[in-house]
Amino acid sequence: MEKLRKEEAQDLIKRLKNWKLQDEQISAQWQFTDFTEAMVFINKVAILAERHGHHPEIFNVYNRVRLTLTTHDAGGLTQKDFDLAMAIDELLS
Ligand SMILES: C[C@H](O)[C@H](O)[C@H]1CNC2=NC(N)=NC(=O)C2=N1
Repeated sequence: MEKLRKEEAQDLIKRLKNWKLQDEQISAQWQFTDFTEAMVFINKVAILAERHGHHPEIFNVYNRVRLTLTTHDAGGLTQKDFDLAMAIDELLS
């Protein structure tokens, strides 16, 4: 999949609730009530990732989860990153 232009990424990030645009990646973080709730969320993300054929980097410390998305194959952000981020936002809405 084709890498997005900077302006395209800047436009798409506005449609996401929790995500911040960095150079070649987007990331978001959440805080849950405890470790179990964080793990439940991570497992839902895992199922979505498999469905999308696209996989976030996952960081967890106790009740906090940070996800980062980029498309390694393209060397930057693609529509796939934004599609998965949107689906992850919907998990929490
Ligand atoms: C062959 C397979 O589709 C690729 O390796 C996929 C799998 N999941 C992926 N996930 C992410 N985040 N970036 C990728 O480039 C990527 N590549």
